[in-house]
Amino acid sequence: MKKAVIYWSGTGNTAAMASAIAAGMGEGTELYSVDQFTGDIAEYDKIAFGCPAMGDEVLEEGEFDPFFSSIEGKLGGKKVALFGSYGWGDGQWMRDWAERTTKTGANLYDDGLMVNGFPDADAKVQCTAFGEGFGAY
Ligand SMILES: Cc1cc2nc3c(=O)[nH]c(=O)nc-3n(C[C@H](O)[C@H](O)[C@H](O)COP(=O)(O)O)c2cc1C
Repeated sequence: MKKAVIYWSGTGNTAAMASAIAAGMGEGTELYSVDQFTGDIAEYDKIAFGCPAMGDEVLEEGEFDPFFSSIEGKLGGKKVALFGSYGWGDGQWMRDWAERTTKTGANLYDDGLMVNGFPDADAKVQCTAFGEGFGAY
């Protein structure tokens, strides 16, 4: 079973979440920023996707949204988790993303994990626990 964390991060906040989540998911978890990922998503059973709230409560439109659009047709039946950092919003981007992901037929783990700004020590513990839970899902 292949498992990966694939994220986009402009200023490092979602990247810090990604590292903690990958650590929680356990040995063998592959960690990629979206521009580094060249694999075939079909080979993965469990994927955590990370992207902050950008634009006006949307996914980042230059790299991440095109990537997600290109692979969402392959997510049916897979176990998927979503996470990302945000600033001033109320999480609308995450609710929309979760709905979009559920429509692909993926099995969505829990609610998307959101952290305001850079994850502090408590938020990192939360990220690791989220990864552990997803690892066991
Ligand atoms: C261009 C731009 C648009 C943003 N739009 C939103 C938004 O709509 N809602 C929100 O809550 N935060 C928004 N933010 C704040 C980011 O989500 C926040 O700074 C986040 O921590 C960035 O994560 P990163 O370091 O992984 O890039 C925006 C930031 C930028 C630079």
